[in-house]
Amino acid sequence: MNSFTSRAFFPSTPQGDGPSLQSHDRPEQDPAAEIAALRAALAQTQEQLHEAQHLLLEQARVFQAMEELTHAGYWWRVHGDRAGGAHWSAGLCRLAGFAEQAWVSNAQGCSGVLPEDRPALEQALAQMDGKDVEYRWCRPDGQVRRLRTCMRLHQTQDGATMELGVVLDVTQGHQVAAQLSEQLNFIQRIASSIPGFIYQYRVRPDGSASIPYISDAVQDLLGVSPQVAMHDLAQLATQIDASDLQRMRLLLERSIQDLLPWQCEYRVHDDDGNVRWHMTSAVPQKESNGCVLLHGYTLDMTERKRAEEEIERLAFYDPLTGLPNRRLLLNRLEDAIAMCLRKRKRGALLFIDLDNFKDLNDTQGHDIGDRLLTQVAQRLVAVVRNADTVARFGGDEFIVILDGLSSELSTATMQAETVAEKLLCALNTPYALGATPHYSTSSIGITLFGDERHSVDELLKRADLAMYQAKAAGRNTQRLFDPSMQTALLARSSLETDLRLGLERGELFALYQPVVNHRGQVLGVEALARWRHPERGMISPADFIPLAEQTGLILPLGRHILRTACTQLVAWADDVQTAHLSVAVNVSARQFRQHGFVAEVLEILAETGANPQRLKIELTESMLLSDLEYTIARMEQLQQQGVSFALDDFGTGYSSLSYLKRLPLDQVKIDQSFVRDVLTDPNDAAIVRTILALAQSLDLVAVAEGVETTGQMGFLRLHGCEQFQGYLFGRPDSPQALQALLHSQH
Ligand SMILES: Nc1nc2c(ncn2[C@@H]2O[C@@H]3COP(=O)(O)O[C@H]4[C@@H](O)[C@H](n5cnc6c(=O)[nH]c(N)nc65)O[C@@H]4COP(=O)(O)O[C@H]3[C@H]2O)c(=O)[nH]1
Repeated sequence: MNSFTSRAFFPSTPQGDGPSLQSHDRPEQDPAAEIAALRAALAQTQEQLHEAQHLLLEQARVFQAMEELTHAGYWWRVHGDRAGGAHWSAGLCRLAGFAEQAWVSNAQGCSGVLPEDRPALEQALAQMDGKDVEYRWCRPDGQVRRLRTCMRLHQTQDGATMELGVVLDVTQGHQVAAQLSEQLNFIQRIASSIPGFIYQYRVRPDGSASIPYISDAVQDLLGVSPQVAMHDLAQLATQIDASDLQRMRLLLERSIQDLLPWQCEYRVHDDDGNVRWHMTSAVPQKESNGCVLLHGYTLDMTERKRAEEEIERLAFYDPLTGLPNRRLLLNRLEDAIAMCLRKRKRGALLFIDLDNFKDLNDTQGHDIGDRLLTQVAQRLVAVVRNADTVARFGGDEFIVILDGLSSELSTATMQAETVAEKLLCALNTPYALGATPHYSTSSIGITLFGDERHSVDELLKRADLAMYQAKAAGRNTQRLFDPSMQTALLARSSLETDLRLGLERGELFALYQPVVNHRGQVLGVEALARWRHPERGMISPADFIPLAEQTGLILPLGRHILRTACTQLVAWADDVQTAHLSVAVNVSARQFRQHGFVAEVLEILAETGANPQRLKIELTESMLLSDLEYTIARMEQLQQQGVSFALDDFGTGYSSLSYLKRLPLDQVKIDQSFVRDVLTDPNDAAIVRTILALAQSLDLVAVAEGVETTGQMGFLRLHGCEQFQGYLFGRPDSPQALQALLHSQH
């Protein structure tokens, strides 16, 4: 309080500036003049008083305005005059919620202080030491405000001592602080509930960094307490994968430089050696002092990463073998083609198909089939280099992509063929699928790429084509694509269409070749399929049977020939000269193993009324190998109905005595390849002799096929052969021709 105001509130004897009216100083004057002078002095004094009042009023207004602005007020009283109350400024009255009043009694002045806060205020009043003290004040309208005051003693110029206090309304500050603390609480609550930690990371212009804040969960994620992390931030990096750390730093630098969000995923190796995935994301903010402050969070995303990996595995990998599936293969092939073109290298695509896989699957069930596929996958992976791709293309088809082969065509071809050979070797060693070792072979088609751009589809088509050539060449082999194959493919596909149509149109029929005894008497016939093509004329079964097998057309074809042969048996049954004839029908592996084969044969026999005793089914050796028990069961079912069995092409397969003994066979047919040179090739002669001895010991009738000369017949008879088939006795011919032959013999 300035001296002016203090004087205003502590009026003392007027002195100083104004005119003096003391009489002993006055000279003797004219009374009228004296009165005039007195009046003038009075007027001057009044004017000065008026000015002083005006000034005082102005000063009071300024004070009030300042109080209002600062939400402040003040009070004062004569020191020790507690009983008399105190002078309250207008601002203080406003803070307290009182009407403006100059003097406030002591009781009223304390009326709003909340009881809990009174002791502190009382103490401050007693001490008058100028220290801040806060208390809550309840206004008459019930509103509670937070007030801060400080008070001390003041000496006036007159030597009087007064108590004065300044009061500030700090309610708003408290509200802001409460809000801030609530926000901080909120942030901490969030920080503790998210599966990660939040942080602030400050980078100074000199490159040094600090962590102003990091939440507790850093302990769980990185094994470092927030205090340690803030003190020594290098501790944060100890568990992070070294290569990921380098990448993180690079991205961070870029983020700070461009002030763009920083985001990266990284691996963490925990103390138990487990790898977890984290993701951190932060937004940089430039500070006025040149520092960059990043506000960010880090989450453990291991589960998400695993889910992503699982999704990728399901989308791009074959669940059975774990190999890349068709989709991933197509991507990789695309990349390999581009890479070879860029680097001027060659690559190779190897199309691998397991031979006779369908038979295994059909006869032994899918579990065994799956087991074979899994082992095949493992063998393929073991043979090729890590950089090569092995994929399961579908079913029993696998693809190997070799890249980085020589740019030289001949060398690249050799490299690809060498790998294919290794693969074939690896694939044709026995598999452990069940109690006995399983034998399986594969066919591989190869095509090279890298010299010109071929589409993925085109390459696959070429390799597939080459694979079919390998199959046609006897399986368990490899073939390199060459353009003539394409022409062959076109021919093959048109033949397939024709065969389908041919079957519908009845272009397929049977011819019958006689089987005779040593006297040349016809004992039976073999039904042999023929195709009379409307444009190409007669087509040999050697040309269409393999195609029919590959395409599945063998099933309707086999059914058709079987029905034709049975119908023929019925027709012959009425003629004394033909009634004794038996008919042998070739049945392919696929046909024999198809579901419902036994029922189908019995149905045809029943439908046509043919005598089952006259029907002979010819099976080839190789098809009997894969599942002996299953084969025997089927054969026995038919045998019980009177159907008999012959083993065709005997000697060309892998026959072993042990299983031959168990098969319910009546006949073995010696393959014509041995008969042909039996007189000139000692090997063939030895084989034929052995087969005949074997047949005898097993009590089986031996039938020699392809007998063309009497010399061959003589040799065969000499060594115990009982039945003969071949051009020497008759070519495959129509039933009418056969009948004519039989009539002529009588
Ligand atoms: N060089 C020579 N050949 C002789 C002689 N005698 C007979 N042949 C021929 O030898 C083949 C004997 O039939 P395969 O071994 O069962 O061999 C058959 C058989 O495996 C298959 N095949 C024929 N018809 C059918 C059928 O209906 N179903 C099935 N699954 N395969 C059949 O086609 C093969 C070839 O049949 P084809 O061309 O009719 O050939 C027949 C026959 O014409 C001879 O003295 N010299």
